[in-house]
Amino acid sequence: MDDPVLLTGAGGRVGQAILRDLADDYDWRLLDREPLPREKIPESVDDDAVYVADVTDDDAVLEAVDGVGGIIHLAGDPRPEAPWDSVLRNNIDGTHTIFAAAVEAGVEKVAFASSNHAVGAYETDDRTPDLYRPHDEYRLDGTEPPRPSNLYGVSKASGEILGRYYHDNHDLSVVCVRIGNLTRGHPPWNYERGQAMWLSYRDCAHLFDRCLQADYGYEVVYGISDNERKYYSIDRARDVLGYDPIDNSAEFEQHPKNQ
Ligand SMILES: NC(=O)C1=CN([C@@H]2O[C@H](COP(=O)(O)OP(=O)(O)OC[C@H]3O[C@@H](n4cnc5c(N)ncnc54)[C@H](O)[C@@H]3O)[C@@H](O)[C@H]2O)C=CC1
Ligand SMILES: O=C1O[C@H](COP(=O)(O)O)[C@@H](O)[C@H](O)[C@H]1O
Repeated sequence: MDDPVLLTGAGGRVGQAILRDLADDYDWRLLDREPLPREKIPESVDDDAVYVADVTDDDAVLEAVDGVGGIIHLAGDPRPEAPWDSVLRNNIDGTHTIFAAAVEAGVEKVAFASSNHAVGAYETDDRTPDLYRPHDEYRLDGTEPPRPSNLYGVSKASGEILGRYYHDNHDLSVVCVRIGNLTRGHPPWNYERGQAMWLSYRDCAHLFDRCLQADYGYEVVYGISDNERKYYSIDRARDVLGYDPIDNSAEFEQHPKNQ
């Protein structure tokens, strides 16, 4: 994509994973409500491309999206235990502001950071813990309806539905990435669920790169590495986006201290 790309929530974990590998690949605009320390801003990004703004601020968001071709929308409250007033404002209202501004500014595509918690209630007592183990063949593939495990998950499901609306009614290309568990360097230790939905930093950057490069209408995909343990299919991300992950949590199964 030759046009600038807006990255919201740029100072957070997912934003930094993306910038670590793709800093020089796009003409980035970075938005975060917290001022970004110098070390979080790639050298290639000028000061006037960094926006300290809240995603619920219509005017600030319109200014940031003016002239951009794509948006990666990450900003929001990421806590599974976040209270309703926070997810209502930061996640639902903020995501609405982004989609509405994208349409007004003529942006081509938006990649929205959804979450495993939008579908967390599929992990029923009778399915777990087998679900998290390599022999289990149960898969969610993105065609199933949301089944949130908490109010944070409700807010992510709401973002997906907002994306559906803006695609169907305004022809915006939208991909919702149900991100698993992003951790740096290795999967979470002693946490089978986290290992089944691990997303490595480099696979994360590659996946969002594909979200900017590929052609699609409206998609819901899972954002995990190519883990041996998995209950999310990554077939749709492979087929539609050309996602080709490198990592697999099985290669890190044991904490060195337990070996
Ligand atoms: N880290 C993970 O494993 C997963 C993350 N996600 C989603 O990915 C997105 C990013 O998550 P992380 O990077 O882990 O979170 P984070 O908390 O590290 O980063 C979020 C960033 O967004 C900014 N932000 C929050 N509310 C804002 C607002 N109203 N306006 C402007 N900026 C705001 C924060 O200042 C922060 O820099 C979130 O939407 C989260 O729900 C989804 C699934 C898993
Ligand atoms: O959506 C998110 O999911 C990950 C993984 O969930 P967890 O319940 O296994 O921790 C979480 O770490 C992250 O903060 C959240 O935004």
